[in-house]
Amino acid sequence: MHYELIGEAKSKNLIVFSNGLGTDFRIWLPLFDELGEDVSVLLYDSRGHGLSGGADAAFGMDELVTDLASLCDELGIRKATFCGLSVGGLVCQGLWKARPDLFRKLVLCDTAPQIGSPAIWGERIAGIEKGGLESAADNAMARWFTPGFHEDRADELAGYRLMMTRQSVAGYLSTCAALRDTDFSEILPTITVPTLAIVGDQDGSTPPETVKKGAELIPGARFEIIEDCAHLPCIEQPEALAEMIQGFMRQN
Ligand SMILES: O=C(O)CC1=CCC(=O)O1
Repeated sequence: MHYELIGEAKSKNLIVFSNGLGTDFRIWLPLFDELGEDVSVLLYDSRGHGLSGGADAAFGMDELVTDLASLCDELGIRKATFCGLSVGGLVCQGLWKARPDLFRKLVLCDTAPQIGSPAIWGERIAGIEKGGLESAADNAMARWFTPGFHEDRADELAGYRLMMTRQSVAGYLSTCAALRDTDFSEILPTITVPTLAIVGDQDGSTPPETVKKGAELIPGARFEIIEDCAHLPCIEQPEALAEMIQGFMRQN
């Protein structure tokens, strides 16, 4: 598993970031300049993504959750704030069920207890099996980024499109299958740590009303919308996301 720990595993300000489908841990880098120096960070590439392996055999949500729990144990992390984006948010929800002892707080970013529907994931899997990741990339970019980003930040857009199309096809497809098979609606009401749910106002994958509905299942969870932002606030609006996360970290 490819990871990077910046700071201290035992810091009470440790945030563990979990990436979304078709991305790797570099999506979190724009956020760093905005986070305070007292924050420690663990980044990792989820199975079958980025520089992590593990896609030779098909995998599902159980493996994604176990990977994160094992990484935390390996690094001696006893407690952290977990921040997961999209499928990374599902991994954090699954981790809550498996290992609530690891949680200080939870940030759910552009995610929900169930993302899409089994039929939608079935279609995406069939399309990519036939046409490869390239065939799905333009639609993904339309969901990931606002029209304004497409217009004003075309070079960055091209880079993130490459990030997606260069992922392992097997890793991407297993992660789609994990999304198809996961509904954590019954887990959310059991969450007892402070939780912040955030979404971009123009998110095309997990729209604001979907994220809000999920947040309403979590006792006491806060729900925030980031303006001029689609599915990846860590790239499109890192200052706004960092401000929300820092404010949340500072609260008792
Ligand atoms: O729709 C997309 O490609 C974005 C997405 C859905 C689940 C996830 O992790 O990313």
